[in-house]
This record gives sequence, structure tokens and C-alpha cells, in this order.
Amino acid sequence: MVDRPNKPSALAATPSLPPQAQVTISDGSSRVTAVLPTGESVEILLYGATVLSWKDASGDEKLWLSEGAKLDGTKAVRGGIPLVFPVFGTAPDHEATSKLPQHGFARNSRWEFLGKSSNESSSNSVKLDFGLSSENLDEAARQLWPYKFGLLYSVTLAPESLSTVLVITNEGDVPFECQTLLHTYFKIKDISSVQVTGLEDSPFHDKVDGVKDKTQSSDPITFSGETDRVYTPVKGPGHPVVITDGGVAKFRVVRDNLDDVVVWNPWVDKSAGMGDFQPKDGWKNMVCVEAGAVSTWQKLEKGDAFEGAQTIYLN
Ligand SMILES: O=P(O)(O)OC[C@H]1O[C@@H](O)[C@H](O)[C@@H](O)[C@@H]1O
Repeated sequence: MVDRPNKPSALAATPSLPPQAQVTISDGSSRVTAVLPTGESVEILLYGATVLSWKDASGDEKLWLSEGAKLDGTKAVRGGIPLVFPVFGTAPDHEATSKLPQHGFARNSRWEFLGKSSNESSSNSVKLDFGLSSENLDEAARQLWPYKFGLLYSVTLAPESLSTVLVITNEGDVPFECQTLLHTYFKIKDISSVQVTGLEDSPFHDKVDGVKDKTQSSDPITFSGETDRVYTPVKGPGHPVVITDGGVAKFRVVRDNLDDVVVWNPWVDKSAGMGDFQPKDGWKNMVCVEAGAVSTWQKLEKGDAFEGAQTIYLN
């Protein structure tokens, strides 16, 4: 045996890395799924960058997704979190967007997955980035809205929350005006025992009553029929809007730079008229509370950016 006086000492054990989120791309590269080491998960369809599913560590789904939702890119997804841009609803009087379909084209366009990153201060969270720009649009959409834009959408999953952040950039030479909204469908047990708080004393447009201007009383919102209201909460974006289901606070929505909140439940007749709304009594198990910038227009000059976000906390 060779004597080796300068034999290197054994390597110090490499410290093991903390467990990381698992990110998978599946279904012919059309879906991105992230699962945290603690079990929470989120699934995003590249069509519309639509969040389809958000589950807690016990596998309990937090978002409502219609059983009849089209997930093949033929129609905006009925459920989850569709992204509204550059127009909320339709705007026949706003010339630049008047030709666009309801809620714009972002929810009907295929986005790119730009990658994942983890928060250094918390290995137990993951951020997924998605992008859409004028270059990705199909010819028809480009003709209807001929502006150069970039959208960066980040979805961050943490153990007790989901954040969705949209950055809109004007990449062209001419200004444009736009609206945006995160059209979240929350899964709830029973709409008749749901309350939404945080919108008390706030002005709203009542879309089921001729878009009349009204003011919410100092009571929480409850549901007993079709509801479609655009609120501008008096307390501002940082004040949480809370969804309570059967007396238990289930979701707390905190907004950043999104001044409006749309509250929508289609109830019996409207659901019956939507081919992709299944089951037909599914309106009992969903409520949309949608953070957005929709009551006015955001004007972006050349090179300008607008950022709006929501974080949904599980209570
Ligand atoms: O059927 P769509 O285009 O997905 O829209 C659903 C609802 O979206 C809400 O945001 C609107 O306030 C409603 O008026 C609309 O009915």
C-alpha cells in the first residue's frame, strides 16, 4: 500500500438544499403545474394564462372551474382566474377598443411560460412568470387592437396565499388606454350563506339594474339573485375584501393598484344561458370577486408601465 502523508481529508458533508417546489409542464406543453414541498399546488393553462386550480396542502380546491369549461383554446375558460385585458366587458363608446370581444383578448390568447423562481427568503414559495406581447397575437386580434404592448403575469404560490401580478407595458410609439381585471371564481359551499365584506359604504354600478350608480349600505353583501356590480371600494386597495362562507372567513383579497372590485354571480337564468356553465346549479358553489382597474382607463404613454396585483390569503 502506498503511504500518502498528504492524503486529503474527507470532504465536509454538503449541506442539503431545502426542498424546492416541483414545476411540471404537461399536456403538450399547454399547462404548468407547481407543487410546494408542503403539498399546496397551482395549475395554469397557457391559453389565457388562466389559473385553473389552486389547492391547499390537504388537496382542497379553492377555485371554481366549470365542468363544461373549454380547455382546448376554443373559448375563454369558464372558471379559475381568467385575465381581462385590454377592455372590461365591451366598450362600444371607446373607439380604440370598441371592436374587441367581451373582456378583450388576453384570456383567449396563448401565453408563453417564461420560467420559475423561488423567493430567497422563503424556499417554500414559487413564482411562475408568463408573457404575452403584440407579436404573440393572432392576426385577427392584432387588427382589432393595433397597439404594441407587453404583458408580464406572475403567479406566486405560497402555503397560505396566491398572488397574481400583471405588468402592462406600452412598447409602441403611440399611447394606448386599457382596462384590466383578475376575474377570480372562488369555490364556495353555498352562495345563500356567503357574505362579502370590505365594500361597505362604497359606490358601485349595478349592471343588473341598468348600470345605475348606487352606494352599498354599511352591511356586507349577501346574495339572493343575479348579482353583477362594479365597486370602487372607499377604503382603497390595501383594505381586504373578505369572503365568508357559512359564517367562516375563507378568502381575504388584498389589492395593489387595482381600485375596483367586481362582484358577480349569474344565478339561475344567466347560468342556464351559458353553454359552458356546468353543472347548471354550479352558481350555488361559486362567487366571482374580481380585482381590477375597470371604472376608468389607464393611459400608457410610450414606454410606460402599469402594475396591478392581488394576493388572496386563506383565512
Ligand atoms: O361570460 P363572460 O364573458 O366570461 O363574462 C362573465 C361576467 O364577467 C363579469 O366580470 C361581468 O361583470 C359580467 O357582466 C359578465 O357576465
